Amino acid sequence: MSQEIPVIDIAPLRHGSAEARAETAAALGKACRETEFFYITGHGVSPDTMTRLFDASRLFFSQPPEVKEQVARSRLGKNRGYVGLGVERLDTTSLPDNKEAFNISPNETDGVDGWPPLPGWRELMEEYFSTCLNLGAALHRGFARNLGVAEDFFADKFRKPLATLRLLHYPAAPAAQAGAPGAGAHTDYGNVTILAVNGVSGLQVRPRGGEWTDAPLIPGTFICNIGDCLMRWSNDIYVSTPHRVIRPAAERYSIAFFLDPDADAVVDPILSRPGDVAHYPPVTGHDYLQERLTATYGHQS
Ligand SMILES: O=C(O)CCC(=O)C(=O)O
Ligand SMILES: [Fe+2]
Repeated sequence: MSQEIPVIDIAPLRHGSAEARAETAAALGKACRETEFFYITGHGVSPDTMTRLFDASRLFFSQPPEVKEQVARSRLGKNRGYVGLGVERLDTTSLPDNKEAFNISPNETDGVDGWPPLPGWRELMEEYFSTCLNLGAALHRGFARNLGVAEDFFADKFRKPLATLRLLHYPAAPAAQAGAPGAGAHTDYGNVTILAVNGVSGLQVRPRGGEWTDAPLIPGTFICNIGDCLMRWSNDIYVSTPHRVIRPAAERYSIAFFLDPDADAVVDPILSRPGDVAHYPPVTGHDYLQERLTATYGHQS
């Protein structure tokens, strides 16, 4: 990409003065308009927490198939549960993805218990889910300021958001070997994604009109990107960027948090400049996400 992916300290958006928040919002807005991906520091999540999360993720994926199948997405319904190797195909023009995943969507429970039988596992994931919700809210205060609306514009649209915490496991596969990608090229559906990667790189991003470029790992940061829903909400001022995971030479784990708005929130393009015309009609968070999930899983549901 023509510009390096910036690193932004978001601590001011969590608890800074109005002045510091404005400065951070400007840096964030610049990243959303230009590089489309950014790393965050100042997120307040300790390395120890991340180690515990990745240990828990490894423990889950190392369970026998019958344990994972007990909590399969196809059994639980909605966007929750275990998705096996080769089930998803993020790039419909390519082979299915060489990855397995576990989706946690606490706001879509239906009262059905969809947790693996691992002591303390659920509590750890729920705590991290709530941490990510807070980080997402802080980022949205920055987006709102930068898009010229009140800082709390998004607050009542993210009361019970359709957010998903997703554990991912990519088995090792020699990069030279022809075949399935780790994760095929795609853009994310929601507003923003907060991604943690455990030591093995492989993520590549392609800014519109540019080349595929490695997104290096920077210890202690999360990598964030804008999803299609915020692109739509910002009336294309912010851009969602295609990305993919190449076949990792070593076993790879990542944890992605996808933040979508409330089911009944109305995503109506923000017109921040005089004379702007909406590029999209309003849509509810539910209808929008459903449309995108059907496109990914349509052949199976
Ligand atoms: O595992 C990663 O690094 C990225 C995964 C991803 O882009 C996704 O699941 O949407
Ligand atoms: Fe993605």
